[in-house]
Amino acid sequence: MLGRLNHVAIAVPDLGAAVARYRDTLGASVSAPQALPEHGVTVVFVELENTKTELLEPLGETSPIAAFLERNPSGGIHHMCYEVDDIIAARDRLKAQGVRVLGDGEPKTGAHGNPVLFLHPKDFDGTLIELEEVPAR
Ligand SMILES: CC[C@H](C(=O)O)C(=O)SCCNC(=O)CCNC(=O)[C@H](O)C(C)(C)COP(=O)(O)OP(=O)(O)OC[C@H]1O[C@@H](n2cnc3c(N)ncnc32)[C@H](O)[C@@H]1OP(=O)(O)O
Ligand SMILES: [Co+2]
Repeated sequence: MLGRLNHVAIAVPDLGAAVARYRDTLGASVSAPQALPEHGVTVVFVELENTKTELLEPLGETSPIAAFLERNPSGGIHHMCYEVDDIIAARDRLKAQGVRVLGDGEPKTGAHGNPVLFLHPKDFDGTLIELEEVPAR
C-alpha cells in the first residue's frame, strides 16, 4: 500500500530561524513559506535528493501543532508522510482494521495540492502518519 517517503515533518517554534539553519548552516535548498489556513500551519519544504523535510510553524488560534509545541518547546519530529496511489482505498482498508483516521475521515488538499489524510499516532507506535495520494510518476 505504501509508496515513497514523501517527507518527514518537524514542528518548529520559529520558522524564520529554522529556515536560516537549513539554508545557511546546512546549505540546503528551501522553498518559500506557504500559509495553509485550512491546516493551521505555515510550511516550508527543504528539498533533498531522495525526499523532503517539511518545517511547520503554527498558524492561527486552533493549530493542530500548538499542543505538540507546548510539549516540545524547542520543536521536534512531528510526522512522517508516505505516498499512496489511492487514498480512499488506503483509508477504507485501514478503517476496516480499526485504525483511527483523524478529522472527519475525508481527505483534504495538502501542501502539494494532493489529497492527504492523517492516522492517529497511538495506532502507529507513537508516530503521527500522513498519507498523500501522489499520481503515478
Ligand atoms: C496537510 C498540510 C501539510 C502537508 O504536509 O501537506 C501538513 O503536514 S499539516 C500538519 C499538521 N496537521 C496535523 O497534524 C493534522 C493531524 N493532527 C491532529 O489531528 C492532531 O495534531 C493530533 C490528533 C495528532 C494530536 O492532537 P493534540 O496535539 O491535541 O494531542 P492529543 O492530546 O489529542 O494527543 C493524544 C496523544 O497523542 C500524542 N501525540 C500528539 N501529537 C503527536 C505527534 N505529532 N506525534 C506523536 N504523538 C503525538 C500526545 O502526546 C498524546 O499522547 P499521551 O500519551 O496521551 O499524552
Ligand atoms: Co506533512
